[in-house]
Amino acid sequence: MTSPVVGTGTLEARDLHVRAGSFPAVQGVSVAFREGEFSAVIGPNGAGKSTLLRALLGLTSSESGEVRLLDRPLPQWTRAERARTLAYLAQGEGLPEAARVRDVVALGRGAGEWTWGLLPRRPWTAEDEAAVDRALERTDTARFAGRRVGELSGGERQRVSLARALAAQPRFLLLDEPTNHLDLAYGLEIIRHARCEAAGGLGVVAVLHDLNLAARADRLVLLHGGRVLAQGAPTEVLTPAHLHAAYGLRVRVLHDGDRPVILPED
Ligand SMILES: Nc1ncnc2c1ncn2[C@@H]1O[C@H](COP(=O)(O)OP(=O)(O)OP(=O)(O)O)[C@@H](O)[C@H]1O
Repeated sequence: MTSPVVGTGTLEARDLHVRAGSFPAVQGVSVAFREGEFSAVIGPNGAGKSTLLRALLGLTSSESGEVRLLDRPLPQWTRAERARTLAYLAQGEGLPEAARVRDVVALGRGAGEWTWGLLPRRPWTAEDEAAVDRALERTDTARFAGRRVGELSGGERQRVSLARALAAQPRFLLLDEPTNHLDLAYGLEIIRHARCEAAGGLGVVAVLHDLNLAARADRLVLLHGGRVLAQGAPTEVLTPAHLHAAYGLRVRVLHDGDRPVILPED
């Protein structure tokens, strides 16, 4: 059996400055996210995480610096190319309650009767059908593909959103707080799916607030005040000194194997 070809492309920000309204939300950020890696962007409220994500997607324009996707400046990509290469799961994404799960996942293909995101309208093909099947299987949503979204739990809905994003067969998947409002089990499940997709070659970048979930990523970027305070492996980033500088909190860092476990001190 041949192993899958895992790309080594990057989604990069180089000395990126982005304003959110008039506020300098991202200030001189340089980071490179790789295919085949699960990266988490962490940092306190207002650190610039969502603004960075939106700039990486080309949804917000930058003041200076650049975003490069697979070694080409993002503005040189057409909207359709971008939509095929970068998938986005926005914070608190709403799904149509009355729609059936399979139809929602099919929206990710931007084909058939529906148009979605920036993809042009085109006829539905056998390839679209196969991509939807695969996305349903990978997210463990195939067993309720015929049910209506309104009948699902929050965790199940989040997996349907993930399936919708994966159905586009992107090279990078950007997730903004995908575990928000999920209980411990569902939160872990989303992280497990993200890790699994990264192992299969996808570049996964997730904004996360839960540092103990973020510790399961391959790489972390810690933002504070719009700047990178630290980046690297979880053990390098999740240190008491970095977390005190970012959150103003004293924490103890324990180790579960080589994974850091964060315990805030009272
Ligand atoms: N439209 C806007 N106008 C003015 N300021 C904004 C706007 N959008 C964001 N900001 C500010 O920019 C900063 C960064 O916001 P951003 O949403 O990127 O942070 P974040 O790290 O994702 O925060 P959170 O964890 O709370 O979601 C914040 O101080 C925010 O108040």
